[in-house]
Amino acid sequence: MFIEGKNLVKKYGKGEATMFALDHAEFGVEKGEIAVILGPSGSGKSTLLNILGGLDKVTEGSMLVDGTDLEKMSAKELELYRREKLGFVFQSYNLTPDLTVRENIEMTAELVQEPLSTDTLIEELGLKKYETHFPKELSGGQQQRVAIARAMVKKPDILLCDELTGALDTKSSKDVLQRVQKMNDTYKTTVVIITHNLNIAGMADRIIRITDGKVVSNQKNVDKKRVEEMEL
Ligand SMILES: Nc1ncnc2c1ncn2[C@@H]1O[C@H](COP(=O)(O)OP(=O)(O)OP(=O)(O)O)[C@@H](O)[C@H]1O
Repeated sequence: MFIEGKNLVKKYGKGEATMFALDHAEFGVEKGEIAVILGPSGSGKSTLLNILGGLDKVTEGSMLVDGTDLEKMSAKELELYRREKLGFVFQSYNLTPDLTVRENIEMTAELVQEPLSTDTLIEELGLKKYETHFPKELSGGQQQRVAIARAMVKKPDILLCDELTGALDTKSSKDVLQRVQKMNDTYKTTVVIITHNLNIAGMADRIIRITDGKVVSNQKNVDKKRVEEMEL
């Protein structure tokens, strides 16, 4: 497995007040897959994402990416991992407000040795018309497309998406998910989408369900659909 969570435990508090945000969770994702991690509010999705994203440490267990245990990395190594291997897309876009669409993407391209072409991504994400616009001049769906371009320009091994359509209407959600699917088709990037929206699981190669900090199932999706065919 390219991504492998082994016996992941994340505890808060002590003694009787101990609560397990992750309770011996196990999961795996193969290279090039679109994995959708599904779970209700409070089930541990963000905790899992933060650990895979190198932003948080587990209490016990190991989080392996391409055979390397993130738990054994120094702060410096984790910073490099985040910069070079990961692209993040959040519900709230998090674009830099005083930079144009093009500048938002180019600024991130400068962080890595061999970025993808900004021009190509602007084209692929349907942003040509808006490249000199500022984030506040764009709709939510357009901003999210910029966020995808900005994450992808680093040519990441993993694209991590946290409720990426949480703030969007159905039409924009579909468009944004189609773009993610296209990135996966074109660049073979492993995609991990965290969501409580059951319908998004349709586009997954693998569906991972999490409840009360436990991974209750991790299965290949035998009924995988193109986003075009999905109801959202
Ligand atoms: N810093 C913290 N201190 C104490 N408890 C925490 C902390 N962070 C998370 N938790 C608890 O861990 C559990 C899992 O939280 P987490 O945010 O990972 O869930 P989630 O599935 O992402 O939820 P949501 O969809 O609402 O964001 C929750 O019960 C939460 O209250």
